[in-house]
Amino acid sequence: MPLPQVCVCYLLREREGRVEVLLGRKKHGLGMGYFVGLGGKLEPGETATDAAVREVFEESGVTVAAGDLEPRGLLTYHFPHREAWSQESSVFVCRRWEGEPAASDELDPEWFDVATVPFAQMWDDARRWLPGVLDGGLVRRTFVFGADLATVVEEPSSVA
Ligand SMILES: CNc1ncnc2c1ncn2[C@@H]1O[C@H](COP(=O)(O)OP(=O)(O)OP(=O)(O)O)[C@@H](O)[C@H]1O
Repeated sequence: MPLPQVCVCYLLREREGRVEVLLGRKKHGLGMGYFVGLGGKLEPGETATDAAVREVFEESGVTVAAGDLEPRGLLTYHFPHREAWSQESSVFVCRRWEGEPAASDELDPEWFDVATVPFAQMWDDARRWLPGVLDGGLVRRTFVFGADLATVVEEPSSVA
């Protein structure tokens, strides 16, 4: 069975020579309370890029062009103790958009200096790969979460 497909997009801007990333504390659903990038599930027939364009707009009111989304890789999340949460996430970064991020039903967007991303308040996997992506890198990693549904207990190296 293929895993459910989701997407995440990190908007990046420059302020006084420093790079900032847009995150927001998720208001409900999977990962409620964590700071996350903009994103969500792919709808039937959508590509990950289509879904990222749509989710960025739905969650922040910002319009991005598909061509301005930089594909940065794929993350696989396994939850052996809650199979319904297992999913695969396409990762994008975007530096150009139209409009100003605004609060939505999903999250209240907030800019963070890339040097002070609030990893302690994010999914446990994020600190392991997000710095590299924010620094311009690509990612292809798999994370297995434990019985607490919050802690990464294993990272199979064969697919890292
Ligand atoms: C387990 N470790 C994780 N680490 C970092 N980010 C994670 C994550 N697990 C899920 N995500 C992100 O969460 C969104 C999907 O969440 P999911 O509940 O499926 O979608 P969301 O509630 O937004 O759905 P809608 O499509 O709006 O209904 C999507 O951006 C995805 O990248």
